[in-house]
Amino acid sequence: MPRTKAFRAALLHCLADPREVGVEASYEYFEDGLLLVEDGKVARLGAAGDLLSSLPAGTELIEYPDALITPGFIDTHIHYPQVGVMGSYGTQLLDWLETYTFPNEGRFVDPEHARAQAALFLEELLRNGTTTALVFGTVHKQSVDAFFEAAEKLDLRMIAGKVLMDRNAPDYLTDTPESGYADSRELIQRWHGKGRLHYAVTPRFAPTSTPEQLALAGKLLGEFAGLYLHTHISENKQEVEWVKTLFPERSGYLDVYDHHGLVGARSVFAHGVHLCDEECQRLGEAGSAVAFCPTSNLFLGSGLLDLARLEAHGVRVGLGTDVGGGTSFSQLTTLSEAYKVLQLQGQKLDPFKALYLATLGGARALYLDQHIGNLQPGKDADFVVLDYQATPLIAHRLGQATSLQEKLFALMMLGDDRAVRETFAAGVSVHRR
Ligand SMILES: Nc1nc2[nH]cnc2c(=O)[nH]1
Ligand SMILES: [Zn+2]
Repeated sequence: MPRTKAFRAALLHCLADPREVGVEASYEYFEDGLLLVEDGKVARLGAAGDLLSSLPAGTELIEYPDALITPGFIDTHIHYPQVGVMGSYGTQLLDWLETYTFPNEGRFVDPEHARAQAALFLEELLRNGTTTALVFGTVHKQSVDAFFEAAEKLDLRMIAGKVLMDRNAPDYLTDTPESGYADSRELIQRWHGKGRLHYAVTPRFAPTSTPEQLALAGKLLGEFAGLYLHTHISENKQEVEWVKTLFPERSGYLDVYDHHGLVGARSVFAHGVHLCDEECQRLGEAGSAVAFCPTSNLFLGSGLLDLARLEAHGVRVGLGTDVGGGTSFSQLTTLSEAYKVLQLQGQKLDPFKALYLATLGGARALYLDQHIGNLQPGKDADFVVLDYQATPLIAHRLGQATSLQEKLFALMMLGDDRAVRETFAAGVSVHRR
């Protein structure tokens, strides 16, 4: 007999992109809702008044007064080995990498260090309500083993990969085209498709890979079904100029990747702040995604992402924290910064669209919407309980709100990890405040 659990709270999830169906048709909301979970999956959801009387015998009922259940958040770009460099002063991308990031990533040669950091990182993700992420490791294959081991223990749906980097980086952080290929292959065979884990072929960015390495990355993508390609693109103006000098034979930054077969469905490019129209169009046609990382783009002084332009070209867009260039693990905080980035460009981020970006939009960017992104029956029971009383200020502000839209927006603008009361992965509590 499957054991059923019922969670009672306000329930909100997205059904579609507000851009495609209008805001009102884009979500489903139950003021007094009930979420039924069986064997790690959503069994049913609806109004408590309709479902309570017909609960299977023995169902455990868990009630959350003054709380909102949403799907778990999805972070489409983050680096687990960079927790220790968050909030490092005074640099933009290329200097930041050399000064802070590369030395810190060097420490992951030690599997003990990698294991400790992976545990801390996952704890922090779950504290913030993020249940799925697309994650950079370091160049060391043991960094990725440590990450997947920790994620597997918690039965999380996670995507990660070993960094490929064979030039323009310190010796202690470089591989070769052949060793990067062989190590990635070994990790794919060990982890890709195990439980809820997936592998991403992860060239760091064009400047740190030779054409030979990028070609082998493309070869790997052809050898196993369902792999991701995860990298950075057009984040910083100096970086874009550098790519032009390193690859003069290519027509632009995206073309470097495209030439080696790295632009397709399941390709996720972080940032894309300085892409041109033709590149946006190509990403849209290819079914690739851009990870929008506003806290990082502001912190590193990289620029403002033009979300409307990407969407006009049909590009899938997810939200990324980009820890440790980013300054928060919280998708709520990240949405608050996204709102401000778009304000500066005359674009409005509707609160339901914001929720879409952090949940179903992220799932679509990762081609995982058959499993996660909303709470439709059959999907993984990955969800968050958000606390309307998280802090005195939040309680006060939400107490003034007269609509769901107002409440949701204020919660996003003011909320962070303190607003996450509990996080569930595959129906199991994995964080409680
Ligand atoms: N934000 C960010 N951009 C990058 N581009 C290449 N590597 C990195 C990185 O680690 N962080
Ligand atoms: Zn990044």
